[in-house]
Amino acid sequence: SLKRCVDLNFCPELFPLKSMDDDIGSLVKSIVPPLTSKKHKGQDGRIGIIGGCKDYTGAPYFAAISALKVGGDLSHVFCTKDAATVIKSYSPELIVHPVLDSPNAVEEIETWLPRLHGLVVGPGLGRDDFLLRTVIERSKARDIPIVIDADGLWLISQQPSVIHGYQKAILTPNFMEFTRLFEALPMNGSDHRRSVMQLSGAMGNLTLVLKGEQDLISDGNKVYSCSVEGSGRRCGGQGDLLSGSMGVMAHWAHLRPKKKNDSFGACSLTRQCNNQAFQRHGRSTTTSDMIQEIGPAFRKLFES
Ligand SMILES: NC(=O)C1=CN([C@@H]2O[C@H](COP(=O)(O)OP(=O)(O)OC[C@H]3O[C@@H](n4cnc5c(N)ncnc54)[C@H](O)[C@@H]3O)[C@@H](O)[C@H]2O)[C@@H](O)CC1
Ligand SMILES: Nc1ncnc2c1ncn2[C@@H]1O[C@H](COP(=O)(O)OP(=O)(O)OP(=O)(O)O)[C@@H](O)[C@H]1O
Ligand SMILES: [Mg+2]
Repeated sequence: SLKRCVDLNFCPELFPLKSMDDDIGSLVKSIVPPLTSKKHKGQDGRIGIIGGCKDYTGAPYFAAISALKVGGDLSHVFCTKDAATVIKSYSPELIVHPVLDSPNAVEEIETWLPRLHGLVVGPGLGRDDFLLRTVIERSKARDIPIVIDADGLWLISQQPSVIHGYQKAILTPNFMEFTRLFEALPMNGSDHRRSVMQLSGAMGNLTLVLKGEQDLISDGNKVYSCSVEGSGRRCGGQGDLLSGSMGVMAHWAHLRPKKKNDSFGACSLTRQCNNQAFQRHGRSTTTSDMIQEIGPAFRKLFES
């Protein structure tokens, strides 16, 4: 169960293992907004995904549709012109803005920023550093939670100062992306747990999630691990499901001050989706199969 699998292994003297185990499920549950008839469209999350180019249309689609399936109300994708029609044709649920290769890209995105509750920067984005840096700076100025993944992390490894100390940032590197970040800062270490904590600390205590056999999550003071059982199937796109879900859950968490449990929610959910999809599809499991499991996995983890 979630309670058994999300644990704290690094500083047990600071946080007794058992009590933390017992807390996680209920902490995540406590940020999930209730479904009531009093709400208007948009309240449970308007999320922007910055990414999508000629080569990569799947990644932003996976992130954006996952944000909706987790419970966000509106998903906006900001991508290049030639990616836009492709992404729209995957799903009528997504609002797609073909702006990234326009000369006014930053202004076009900025028009939407006041209406967005969370941003996911990077899935399928490519590596335009000016655009990325400016969008991140403008989002920080508006205090919007930002999940930085994939190509967004490439920028951060070039210019860590862009995000340094921003408490509403969550970085979700895979192992290679983590290594690039770690090498960009003058540090050394071989123990993953310690490295994750060190890197988070060096970046001003923002939230860092190293994905892998166990997901390691740190705010620079402690390291938590999420090892909800997934499967041996490692198809591309699972990280995009995670970052899209994280975008919505970060918004939910920031509505409730002091509850920084957004990362656990998205990590456990992604792994649970992987587990359930694998039970149905085995070796042929793809990220689309995992997306179909978001509803049942969410219910099992956070609504039962
Ligand atoms: N369908 C799609 O459109 C997809 C597009 N993607 C996009 O593709 C672009 C490049 O992403 P990449 O993830 O390939 O990033 P990189 O180009 O930095 O490559 C990372 C490499 O590291 C390897 N790797 C990952 N974990 C490792 C580990 N634990 N040990 C050793 N090697 C490991 C991977 O096989 C990959 O080749 C991004 O824009 C990303 O969003 C991916 O999200 C996958 C799906
Ligand atoms: N060895 C593993 N065992 C179990 N789960 C794993 C393993 N490696 C990664 N995962 C899970 O898969 C999800 C995506 O992590 P991964 O490292 O594949 O990201 P990624 O490389 O960014 O993916 P993407 O292809 O979307 O870019 C995370 O939820 C992580 O917990
Ligand atoms: Mg990735």
